[in-house]
Amino acid sequence: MEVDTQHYDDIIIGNGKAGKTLAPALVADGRKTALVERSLNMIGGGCINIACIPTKTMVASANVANIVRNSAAYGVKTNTPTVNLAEVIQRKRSVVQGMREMNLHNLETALDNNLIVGEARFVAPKKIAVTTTLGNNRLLTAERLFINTGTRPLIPSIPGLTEVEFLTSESIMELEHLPEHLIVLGSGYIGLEFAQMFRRFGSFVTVIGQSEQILSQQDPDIAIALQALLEKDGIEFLLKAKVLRVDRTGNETILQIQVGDRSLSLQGSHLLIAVGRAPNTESLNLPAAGVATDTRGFIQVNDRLETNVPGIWALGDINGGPQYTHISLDDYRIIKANLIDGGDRSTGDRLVPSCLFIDPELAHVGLTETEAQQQGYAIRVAKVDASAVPRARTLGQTDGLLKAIVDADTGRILGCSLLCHEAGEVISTVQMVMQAQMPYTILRDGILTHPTMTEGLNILFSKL
Ligand SMILES: Cc1cc2nc3c(=O)[nH]c(=O)nc-3n(C[C@H](O)[C@H](O)[C@H](O)COP(=O)(O)OP(=O)(O)OC[C@H]3O[C@@H](n4cnc5c(N)ncnc54)[C@H](O)[C@@H]3O)c2cc1C
Ligand SMILES: NC(=O)c1ccc[n+]([C@@H]2O[C@H](COP(=O)([O-])OP(=O)(O)OC[C@H]3O[C@@H](n4cnc5c(N)ncnc54)[C@H](O)[C@@H]3O)[C@@H](O)[C@H]2O)c1
Repeated sequence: MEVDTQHYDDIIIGNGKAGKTLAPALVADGRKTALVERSLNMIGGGCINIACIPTKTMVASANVANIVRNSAAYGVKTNTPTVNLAEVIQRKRSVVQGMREMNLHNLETALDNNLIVGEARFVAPKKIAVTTTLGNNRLLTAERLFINTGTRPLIPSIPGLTEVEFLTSESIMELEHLPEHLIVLGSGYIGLEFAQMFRRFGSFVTVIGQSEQILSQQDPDIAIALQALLEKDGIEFLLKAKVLRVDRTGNETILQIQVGDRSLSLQGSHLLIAVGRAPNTESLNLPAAGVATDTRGFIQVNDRLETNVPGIWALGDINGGPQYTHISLDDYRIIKANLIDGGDRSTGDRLVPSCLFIDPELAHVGLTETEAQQQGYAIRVAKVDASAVPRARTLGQTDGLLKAIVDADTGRILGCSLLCHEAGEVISTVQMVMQAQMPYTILRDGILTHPTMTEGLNILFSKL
């Protein structure tokens, strides 16, 4: 059957943070814009539906369980907490649903019936076919296209894995019964957040990592401090480990593992796979558009987020950059600056902050000590235990380490890692000083409220 082709000025594929923010901005700029999102359950994108927001909602429940469990240390007597995972999941669903409805309202208001729910695939460089969730086939063309299709869990090829049931970051947030023993494959962001969350819910947890240390991009001293506090929570680690085979017998998943020259077998009730993300490019049929990808399948872009095809941009995780919602948002800002505001922005001037939402948090901005050395800087390093911060003592949150790397020649801060209570908030203060290109002495000598965690920056920078 002949399908009519509709023409737009701009089409956005995928409503990640970048896409859903860009759509109203393009409309406001007078462009006839369509946004194509493949699932009604993903309105608002991965962050609010299956990633940041649901995980942090569940982390909040886990931390409540932990506070109640340890309340006696604060002079408050309670009974041992009972975690009802079904109710934790229900709370998460309700937070997600509220945010999804708000996003749907915002997009429908901005786009009217040009919010199209269906999977998009290229049929030519500036032409896409969409099979809508209502079963209609549509052909759309546009002068400019913006790809913001995100990622999905990467499933490693381990013998036996596809024959057993395993969990991903998505399915683990739908469990209604607590795993007795959760095995987590992967000691990065996703693995560690779920490991501590489920340990605090009451599961026995083992984390398997292939590298020598957890969070391989961090300095070893930070990774060691982080591992020590997670071990204090009762989490077990197997590092430098290679999973050779996975089997399922009865209610147990059995992993054959090589650790150094030792072979061992590990049994658990559930297995979570958290070894990175794969790009959502296959369904897009990129060869029809001639858009180039790298060896991992991520779309190649220059520092202005332009693909090799003029008039096609890639934003968010799909372009192979740092995988954070705030980076996807900044990708939107770059497009807005360059295409709407007549500016000239690139990814070159970025400082990338991040926060691992375990308790206490691990926040980072700029270079690690290892990276600063590799880049040839003459550096000075400040370090202090979290217990040196008065606020940490009042809260009974004394585990952790604060570390800063400063350029010895200019006094500018090159990077900072904070493993302490509220680190995700405190790091923004460091980031602002870095962005303003001020010397570290601003944080050493500035008057900061006592007793706050931010005051810890006075203490940290006075170590230099
Ligand atoms: C468990 C987890 C926790 C995380 N926690 C954090 C955190 O705390 N902080 C943080 O900053 N980052 C976090 N991240 C990373 C963060 O979620 C991503 O970096 C962020 O969502 C960026 O998404 P995006 O803009 O690339 O697109 P996404 O949000 O992934 O959206 C892509 C959209 O495209 C749609 N789509 C895909 N293919 C097609 C197609 N062919 N046609 C139409 N639509 C399509 C998808 O359905 C989806 O809605 C977390 C990630 C995970 C997995
Ligand atoms: N708080 C946050 O901001 C947050 C939270 C979750 C996810 N994220 C984002 O999502 C991304 C993906 O998270 P992730 O944890 O899946 O990836 P990751 O890259 O953070 O960690 C994956 C880990 O798995 C290990 N690994 C890979 N293959 C393995 C194997 N076969 N066996 C054992 N270990 C293996 C890697 O060495 C690595 O340490 C993160 O990099 C981050 O950008 C952010």
